[in-house]
Amino acid sequence: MTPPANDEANGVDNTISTLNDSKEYKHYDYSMVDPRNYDDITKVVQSIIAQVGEDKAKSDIGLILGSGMGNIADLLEDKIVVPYEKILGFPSTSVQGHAGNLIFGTIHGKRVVCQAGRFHPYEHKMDLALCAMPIRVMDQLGVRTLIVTNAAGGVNKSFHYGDLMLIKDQIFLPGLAGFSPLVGEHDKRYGGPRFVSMHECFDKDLRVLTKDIANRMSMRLMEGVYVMSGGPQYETPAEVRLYHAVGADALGMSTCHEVVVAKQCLMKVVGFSLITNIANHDVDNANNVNHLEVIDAANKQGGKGVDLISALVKELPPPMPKQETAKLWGY
Ligand SMILES: O=P(O)(O)O[C@H]1O[C@H](CO)[C@@H](O)[C@H]1O
Ligand code: HPA
Repeated sequence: MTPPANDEANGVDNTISTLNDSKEYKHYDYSMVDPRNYDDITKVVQSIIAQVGEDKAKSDIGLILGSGMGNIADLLEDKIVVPYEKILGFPSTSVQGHAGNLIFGTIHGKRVVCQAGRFHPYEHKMDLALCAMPIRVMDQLGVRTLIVTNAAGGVNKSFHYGDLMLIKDQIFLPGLAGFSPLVGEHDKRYGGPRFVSMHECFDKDLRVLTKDIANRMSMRLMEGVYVMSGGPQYETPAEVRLYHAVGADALGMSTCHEVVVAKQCLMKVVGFSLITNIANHDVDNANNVNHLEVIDAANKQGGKGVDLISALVKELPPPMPKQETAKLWGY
């Protein structure tokens, strides 16, 4: 059988999933590291510390980069870059615009670990626990505040190409259908309960602070609800109208599983969606989107996100110890 041609316009290397191809895709091997298991995550953390040293690995802030948003990593000073291949049990990334490195450094003197290369469930057989593993690693490295970013389609009709949206809430469609990163055994050592509350999953105080900073910077900042689909197919116009009807402002294929685990790890989360395209509500309007356009838009429009994230990190309050957050959240 002739393998399908590579679809470069969509950033896809089809040979990875071609049967009988020498690069045949192998599912992640849980015997190496179970991505939910606290003791296994400790081993992953040790493999990182062995390379960068304990002082450098310990971090207060985690940063996850969306498609094409590698330039946010330029904010980090005194960087040490650790490729995923060198981290015990880390899978690889296959989506264009996602580098595949954990980067350790500082922003305004604050210790940051940056996940430059996210794991999307559609890349990893909808293994949500695996895709959220870096959050558990960050937890054990000391991260108390998580900043997540993504490229997203604008559903809200007042959004423009290139707008930045502060995420105020999320609709986790795979989670509603049983694909949650919390499925499986619950380990109390992460801090939060099995039945983790998702109210205020994007921290209210940090949203207020972010909006205040944007105001002072005279920057247009939208605020809204992010919806995650499983992907990797983009949405039909009917699906876009469905998301609009249920209150979504931006849509994508990531982030929500990371936020669920962060919430269970008692992290405070701030999220940004860069509107790289306007989702199509009209079936008679053949307005297609492709991943290269998404990356291109992120490259061209991502600068405002970089400035805002830099200012936000500068003004973030000191990290709150886990026990205090647990008390605050009534656990
Ligand atoms: O959410 P990030 O990682 O920015 O990626 C977005 O870009 C891809 C589609 O172009 C999807 O993976 C979508 O989720
Ligand atoms: O329109 C979109 N749909 C889904 N994911 C996306 N990521 C960027 N744009 C989009």
